[in-house]
Amino acid sequence: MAPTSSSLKLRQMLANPNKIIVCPGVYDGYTARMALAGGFDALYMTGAGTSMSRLGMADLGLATQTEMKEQAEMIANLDPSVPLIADADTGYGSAINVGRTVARYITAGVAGFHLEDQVTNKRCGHLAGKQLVSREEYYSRIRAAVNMRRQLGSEIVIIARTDALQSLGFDEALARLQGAVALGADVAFMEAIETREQVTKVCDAFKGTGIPVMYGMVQGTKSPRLTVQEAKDVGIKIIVYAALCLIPVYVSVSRALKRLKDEGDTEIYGAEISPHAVFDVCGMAELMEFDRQALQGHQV
Ligand SMILES: C[C@](O)(C(=O)O)[C@H](CC(=O)O)C(=O)O
Repeated sequence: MAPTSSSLKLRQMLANPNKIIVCPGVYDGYTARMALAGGFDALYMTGAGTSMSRLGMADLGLATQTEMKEQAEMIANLDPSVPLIADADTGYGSAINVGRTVARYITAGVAGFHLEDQVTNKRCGHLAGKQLVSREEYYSRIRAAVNMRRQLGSEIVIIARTDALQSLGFDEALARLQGAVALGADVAFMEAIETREQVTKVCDAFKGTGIPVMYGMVQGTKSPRLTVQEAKDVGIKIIVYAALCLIPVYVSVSRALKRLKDEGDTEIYGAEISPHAVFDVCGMAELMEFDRQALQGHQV
């Protein structure tokens, strides 16, 4: 029997009324491997993290479609049984570009992605001064995504994201999401929510419609800090902790660098922390076993 595609798996999780899908934000093979080892049943590829890890550049719309797709493909295929939701930003151009982005994400093995209404030269959703495209242009992006999914017979989950809250207010942001789901988007994601009351209002607005709500929790922003249980209680179906790996990497690596610079010495970890341990997280045992079998003439 063919393995269930990751997008179907994500859809099954979405259909489970008792489940909240908890996604740590990962941005490279290393953080993805750590999240997989941690037992998460879905992952999120953060565009901000991808931009910083691949380009060394802040989240200001610099990562290209190809860079994003390549990173998503690598992460999605480390363990294809764990669905990956990947950031698709603005879709990287006009409707035909969005269509191509979706086609490439589908063949990359991405289970779901979000598409937003910022201008192509976008910025992180939690920064001030975001500029938006018109409702109609946003809807053309959503339509392009839905059409390409249909054309390719894919089940990929389309998450409509709006960044309209900051400059156009709650009602316009909600209307944009409602319009996007009417066009065929599967999930509603209001970006950069500022109060718990807004969280409740979005969830209430989609209650009973069959449209799940996604929430983006980024530590250190205005967005209310929700635990998984709090998110579940209010009716959120997918919670993404986009900066979950980014922040601790910054903190601990900076500390180790400072120690070397200031004291000429290294950080001390337990004896069990060695290159061997981190190679293990990255599949060393399976790779060596595969190698051994081939070298010993063992055919599977
Ligand atoms: C969700 C997000 O798009 C991402 O790239 O992870 C970012 C998160 C961040 O900047 O930390 C966002 O725009 O909210």
